[in-house]
Amino acid sequence: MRQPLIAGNWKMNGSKAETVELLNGIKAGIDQITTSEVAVCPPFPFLYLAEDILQGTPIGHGAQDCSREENGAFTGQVSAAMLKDFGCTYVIVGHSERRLFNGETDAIIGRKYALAVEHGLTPILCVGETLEEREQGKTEEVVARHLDGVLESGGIDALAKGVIAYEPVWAIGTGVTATPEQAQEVHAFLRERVAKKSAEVAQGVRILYGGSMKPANASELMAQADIDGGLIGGAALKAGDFLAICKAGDANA
Ligand SMILES: O=C[C@H](O)COP(=O)(O)O
Repeated sequence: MRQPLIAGNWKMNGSKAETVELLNGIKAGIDQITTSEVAVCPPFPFLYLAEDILQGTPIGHGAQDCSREENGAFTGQVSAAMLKDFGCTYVIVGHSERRLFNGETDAIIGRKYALAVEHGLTPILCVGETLEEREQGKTEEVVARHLDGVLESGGIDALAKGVIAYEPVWAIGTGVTATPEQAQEVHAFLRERVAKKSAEVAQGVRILYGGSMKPANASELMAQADIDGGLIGGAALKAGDFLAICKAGDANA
């Protein structure tokens, strides 16, 4: 059985004071969560707060990106090793906002993924199609390409050490969620694609859904056979909503 993972991607939100409040709010309710694994990904400057406040709790923390370089003269970048140093267990790679606004290619993302694994972090690889691509019937082609970027650079062994997040771009921050059937179809496709390399890895790898997941729709999404949790944006910024999604994960474990 795959343990549900509920991960909050806080994106570029919150002040220092708001981050402390949110971390404490999630911490205060974590005892109610019985089965799901829970993690939060604050902005880089607040990782030290997560490390400090979440210490001794089962709540993990991670970053939203890492450099594709090991170290050196790369102004403004943050390495996988630095994240490890701040107690991170996870790092998101290949989020569509980075593909779009930072021009990240599958090759760059594959390199980030490999460095994360090398430094003992669990990468959360985001894959997903735009609305235009979906309307052109290219959803499977696009998510396969995103997945293959990692399969080609790190192989199935690297993939086994990460988590996949299916995030249809048209559902991110729009309030338009994929229907459970639409999401399940893509999750099943991704798992089958992994199974072509290794049935065992396909069975074990967690595939999260992300895109306007909230307390009202989390349960029916996570009830799907191949949806193993959520990568939550907006709803992760309110402790009550985030914890409610974690509970929905418990109910569908
Ligand atoms: O990484 C998280 C996703 O981009 C989902 O964001 P959202 O829940 O605000 O739609």
